[in-house]
Amino acid sequence: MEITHQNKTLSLDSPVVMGILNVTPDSFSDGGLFQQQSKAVERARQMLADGATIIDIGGESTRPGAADVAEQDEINRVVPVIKAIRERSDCWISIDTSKAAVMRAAVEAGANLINDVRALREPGALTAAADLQVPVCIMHMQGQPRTMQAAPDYTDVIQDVIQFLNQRIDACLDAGVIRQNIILDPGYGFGKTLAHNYQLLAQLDHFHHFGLPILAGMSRKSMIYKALDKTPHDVLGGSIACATLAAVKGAQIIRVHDVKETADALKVVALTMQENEAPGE
Ligand SMILES: Nc1nc2[nH]c(SCC(=O)O)nc2c(=O)[nH]1
Repeated sequence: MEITHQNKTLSLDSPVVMGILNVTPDSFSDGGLFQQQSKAVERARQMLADGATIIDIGGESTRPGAADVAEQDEINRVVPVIKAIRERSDCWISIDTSKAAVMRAAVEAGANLINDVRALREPGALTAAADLQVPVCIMHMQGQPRTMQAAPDYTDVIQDVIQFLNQRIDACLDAGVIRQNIILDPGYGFGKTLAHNYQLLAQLDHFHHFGLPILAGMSRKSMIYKALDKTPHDVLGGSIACATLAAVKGAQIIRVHDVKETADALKVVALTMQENEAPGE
């Protein structure tokens, strides 16, 4: 399995690491916009050195309870960082946004993957993804970040998420997004209880029938720190366990904060999985 953009092709035959690069004001402890941008470029460089294949740049926090960010503010945060990284590396850069204008500005600046936690449901997003012809990750979310954790409720979380992704795939195809550009994501922590999150991890293999790459993002999320009764900054072990489990269950892209440790874990997973007996051997 692979994704392509213009002359770049990324093989997904082994799981790859997507490094998280938040460029929201609360991401870096201090300093003005320029200092934040230079810190962001340095962090991207470090994540690439540590084994990240994709750098996921986000200018809007989508944590539970997060406030909305104005479109131009989001563009002003992410575009300079994308340009600076692109000047230094031909790595894969994804833009973590739901806004069509931010998608367009980011790809124009050098991003080559759209990562949309709202699965292209915002105005103009489907058209933008079709026009830009870049791979796009569509993720399941129940509700909106501000309220999604109030009372998550499903008939059957696995089937409900699968049905949602089916509907969004159809919407993408109808809008002119080509199927081989679609990546799926169950959306851990986005309108799910602890049990829902672990059902989606335990039964992640149910998502392979689409024949599309799966992206999994559990790094430092409440499904880990609440289960372990720790803080988000103290769950490296739990995050590595979730990344490893997702990769063993076939997720091709693992979105994390702790790149070096995850890259090592995924190398071990890849070595193990290549020794799997082919069916019938
Ligand atoms: N595709 C994808 N994009 C994401 N962006 C965030 S932001 C919240 C956080 O990192 O805690 N989570 C995810 C995720 O799970 N999947």
